[in-house]
Order: sequence, then structure tokens, then C-alpha cells
Amino acid sequence: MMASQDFNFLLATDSYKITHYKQYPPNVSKVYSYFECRRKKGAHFNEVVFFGLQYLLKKYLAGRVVTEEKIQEAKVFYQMHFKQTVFDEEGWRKVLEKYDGRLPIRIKAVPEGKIIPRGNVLFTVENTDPDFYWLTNYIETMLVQMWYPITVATISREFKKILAKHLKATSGSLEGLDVKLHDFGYRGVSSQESAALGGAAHLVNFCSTDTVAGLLMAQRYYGCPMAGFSIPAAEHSTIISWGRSREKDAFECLLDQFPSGPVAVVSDSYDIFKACKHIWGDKLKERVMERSEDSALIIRPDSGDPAQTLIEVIKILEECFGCSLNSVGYKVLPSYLRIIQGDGIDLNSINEILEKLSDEGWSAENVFFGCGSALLQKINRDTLNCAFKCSYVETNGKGMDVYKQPVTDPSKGSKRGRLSLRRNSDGFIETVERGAGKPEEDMLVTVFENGTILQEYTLDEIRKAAQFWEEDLSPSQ
Ligand SMILES: O=C1OCCC/C1=C\Nc1ccccc1
Repeated sequence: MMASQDFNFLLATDSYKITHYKQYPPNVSKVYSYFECRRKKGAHFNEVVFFGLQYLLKKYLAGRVVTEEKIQEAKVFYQMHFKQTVFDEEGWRKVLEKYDGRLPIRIKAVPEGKIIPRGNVLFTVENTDPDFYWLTNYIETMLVQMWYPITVATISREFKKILAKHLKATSGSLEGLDVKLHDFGYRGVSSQESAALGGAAHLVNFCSTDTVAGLLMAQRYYGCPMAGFSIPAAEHSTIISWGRSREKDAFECLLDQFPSGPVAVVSDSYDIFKACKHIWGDKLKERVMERSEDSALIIRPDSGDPAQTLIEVIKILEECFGCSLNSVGYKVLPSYLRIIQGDGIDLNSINEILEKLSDEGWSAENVFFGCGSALLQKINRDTLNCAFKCSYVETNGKGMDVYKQPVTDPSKGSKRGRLSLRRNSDGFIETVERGAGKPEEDMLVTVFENGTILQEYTLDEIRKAAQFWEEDLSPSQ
């Protein structure tokens, strides 16, 4: 898959970068830069999931990205934009002539899915030909957009840690963990591409989604035919269209139309508590009880304080349908009955809800969660302090380690020299600076060089890299 014809790589950068080739020192022959999620004191997330670079390489950087037409278009565009001639037409024509429009760049990156502590190099970028020292930081703009899939994959995995802790504690197993958090976020993101990238990032950790764009991304860019699943579910329109006096009929229609397999029914259109007590727990009680374990009715509240509403709903369902105790002594509703909470879910509220449920003796087995904006949109580049900085240059054939160290904010200091990533003798991942790393120890893999993608990862491999083990769930977490 490559960039469509109307995408002009020469126009996919910050304006000021067009002027940078004139600002580097004379005889500079190499600019070497790196991307990291800077460590921040007291930061929430101390490890990140690396994900998304492969899509960007395939879509925007691989193959012949420079053409004569694109040079001409950019030339005219930047002449108008700067009202003077700053665009380096000759520089780009040289890419066309020497490399047939392929980028003379090398990118070395952490394998996708790897879990890396904050403050470590995640990928490096350098020009492979001295003539194109200006190209390295030209592509920063696009590469730093990797903050988004990295951050979504990381947040999604933080959800998974919380769910795993409670599921383990209240059921004795992690079975069903990967379907506990459903992506409801398609409508709440800023674009189709964000939905695709963010949706796929969630699928690194879970296989439960309504964000179809993410499934297509997984198919087309990560070799996964069907990365996630969903089930028939109501929305308010399919309930209230029956009129207030026919909510029972609306509910019964769901049971009739989807007799086998789970079905989720949003039940708060008028009164979630009355709906559970008088419709699900009375008028339709027999219809609910006749459904098998793998055809559960999943009731969806969608308003009110999530924790309070859930507790009240589960108590009503216990009154009507009873419950049993699992092997670790927590209460579980009959297997034909479950609840999904898709409103007001974020990393804080999901923990509160699960705490309150277990305090009342309820297992996490009873509840599924949906998450929208908190998963795909309520984040930004500062959530994980993603940054791209130059750390090494060659001038007059001589290498020099460079860095920034702002007196006004030491946390924005950058790494120096050529970088590598290794697991030290204590088993901890660390970045080796100043070119002191041993090549055979380097975890960074050359994934792109001179227009060609040299290493690809499938979603299955990425999921394996990102998985965590039960013993990793420190009880204090
Ligand atoms: O209730 C459900 O059960 C599980 C299947 C999905 C589902 C609801 N989906 C959804 C999507 C986008 C916004 C809101 C809900």
C-alpha cells in the first residue's frame, strides 16, 4: 500500500523545516535523531507499547515518494507561502536523480509491541547519503505523529492491567480478559485515520471492538484477517422507536431476532432500574432464563453514576435471577446474564467500579466495559511526553554528540550521540548513549532503509510482544 497520488510528501512537514537546510553548519554530512517518550517525575505510565510505525512507513515513506510533479507543486506552493524563494528544489531533484525518488534514510526501531520503560530510545533516524543531511529532521513532523498509536496502545494496556488485577482477584483466573474492554470510540475521534490507528492500537491488547476502521488497519497493514469481534447490540433509536409504552416489545424483539449468541440491550431509555426489575426480571424473565451461557443477555446501563448504577442494577438482577459463588467466593450472576458499562469509563472510573463491585462481593466476571474517548481521543502528545531530537551530527567528516539541556526545564534534556537499546545484566531495558552500545546487543532493528521496508511485524507477533503475565501484576498495582 503506498501513498495515493494526491499526497505530496514534500508538503507533509512543518513550514519552518523548508528553511532548515540553510541553517545547518557548513559541510554537515549527517544528522542523526531519535524518538522517545521522555520520563517525567511522578508520571502515570512508566512503560509504553511501541506501535504504529509500520503503517506510517508503508503508507507515507516507502517507495518512490519524490516525483518531478511533486517537486513542481511544492516549488510553487512554498514560493507563495514564504513570498520568497526558500524551497530547495535542487536538493529534492537530487533525491529524484540519485535514488529514483526513494528516501536515503535509515530508521532503526524497537520491534512493534515491545514494552519499553519511559525515557528510552524507541527509534532513530539518519540520512544514508551525506547530500541529504536535511532530510532527517524533515520527516520529524510525520514521525512524531506516532505519539498517537503508541499512546492509545499504552492506555489500552493500562486498562488491561486494571482489569487483569480485578479479574484475577475476584475469579481466580484471567480467562476472558481480552474481551473485557470494547472499543466504543469510532465516533469520538478526530478522523477516519485516527479511528484506524487508534482502533488497531487497542487491538494490540484486546480482541473486542466496534471500531471497524481499526479492524481494516489490522488487516491491511498488520496481516491480521480479523483482529476483533463484536455482537448484535441495541442503540437507543432501536428501543425508543417503539414508543415509551412498548419498551418490553423492543427488548423482546432483540431476543427474537438474535436467539443464539450474546446480545446487548441498552436499557436506560426511561428507567434502567424498572427495566431490569419489571421487564428483564419479570415480563421477559422466562425468555432470558431460556438463553444459554454462550447466548447471554448483556444489559447496558448508559447513564447515572457508573459505580452506583451498576451496583443497584446487579442487586436487582440478583433479586430476580439469583446468583452463585465462584471458586474464590465472589458472586456471579447466572451465565445467561451479564452487564456492559459503556458510559463514563476511563482509567480511574473503571478501577473505582471494580473496587466497589468486589467490596460488595461481586466478581469482575459479571461486567464488560465499553470505552470511547478516554481510549482513543482524551490524550495528546504530552500524555507520554513524546519527543524527537537530534543527538549526533557529522561535520567535515567528524562525528559530534549533541544534545539540549534547557536551564529552564531539565526534564526536556535530550540524549547525546548515537543510541542503542539493550537489556542490561539485571534484565532491565536501557539506552546506551554516545555510540557506546555493542551492535550485537542492540534491540533496535533497521526497519527502513533507502525507501525499502526491511522488517515487518504481524499483529499476532505484536500481541505476543505486548502481553503481560499474571506474575507481572504486582499486588500493589
Ligand atoms: O453494547 C454493546 O455491546 C457489545 C457490542 C458493542 C456494543 C455497543 N457498541 C457501541 C458502539 C459505539 C458507541 C456505543 C456503543
